[in-house]
Amino acid sequence: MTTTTATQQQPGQAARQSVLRASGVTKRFGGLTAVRNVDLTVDSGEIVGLIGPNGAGKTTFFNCLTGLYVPTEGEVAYKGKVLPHRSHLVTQAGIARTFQNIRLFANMTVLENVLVGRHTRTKEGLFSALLRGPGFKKAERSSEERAMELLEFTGLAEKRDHLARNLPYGEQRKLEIARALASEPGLLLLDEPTAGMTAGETSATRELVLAVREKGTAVLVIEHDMRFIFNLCDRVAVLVQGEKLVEGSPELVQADERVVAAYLGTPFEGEPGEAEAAEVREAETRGGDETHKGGQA
Ligand SMILES: Nc1ncnc2c1ncn2[C@@H]1O[C@H](COP(=O)(O)OP(=O)(O)OP(=O)(O)O)[C@@H](O)[C@H]1O
Repeated sequence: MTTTTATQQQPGQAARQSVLRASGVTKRFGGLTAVRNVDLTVDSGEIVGLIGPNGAGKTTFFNCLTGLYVPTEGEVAYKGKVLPHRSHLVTQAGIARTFQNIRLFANMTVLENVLVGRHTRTKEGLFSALLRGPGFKKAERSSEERAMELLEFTGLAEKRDHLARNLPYGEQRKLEIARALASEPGLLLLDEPTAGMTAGETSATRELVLAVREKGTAVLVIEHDMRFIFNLCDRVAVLVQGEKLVEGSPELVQADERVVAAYLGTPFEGEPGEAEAAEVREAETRGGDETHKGGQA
């Protein structure tokens, strides 16, 4: 299948194309259904957020999108083509990702990490890249310029020769993004990119993600930091117990009581009864009177 879907066109904007279309994705682990019948789309130029309480199925869903897991049911298409269940083929097709836990090559330099990220766009394979054979060295020369552009883009150019393990945490996260971008993706998936970051680092990550979008890469991001998500995303989907509960603009999602309940838990079994409400009102009146009396004494 090679169709692409054009969606709403804003005046003065290029027509949006469907980048990602996940349809009816279900993933079961034995008796546990971690993701149930989830549909999700991302269009070109969009930043979409995926949120949900711990254990909601967000990472499992990401793993189904990137070929790490084979969905029990459903399919995932990138730019209209159904993706195979092999992560390197998914990367080759145009989807790159970062992980919840940093997965850099700690003893390689910053530049080398980005060059390894380019292996899907060169004839050389990952092992050749890691072993730094002659083929890799040739590909490396032609890739180095692009890798340096990405280091400039992420603000890491001056650290090109530093070992990845010696970078501060926030810069390691940036390097992961630079490495993911090295495969020239049309869609970047970020799994908790601000976990463990300071407020300053989180704000720099927001700027970086907006710049990624400006460069023409759509973004799907999982994050627990609500402020980050609501300030960044065009659209937010909420997963709860493996199912998509709500999807819409940040304003719509924030205002949805079901989302609040999913995060905070429901305070009462059903609505509070009139007896409980009367008790609260009486206690408030009593408290008010006593404060008033106290003030006169
Ligand atoms: N490989 C696996 N085998 C069995 N169960 C799994 C596996 N991976 C995830 N699960 C279960 O699937 C459910 C969803 O987990 P998942 O990690 O996808 O949630 P999450 O929303 O990403 O959570 P968090 O926000 O805590 O990272 C959980 O109940 C988890 O224990």
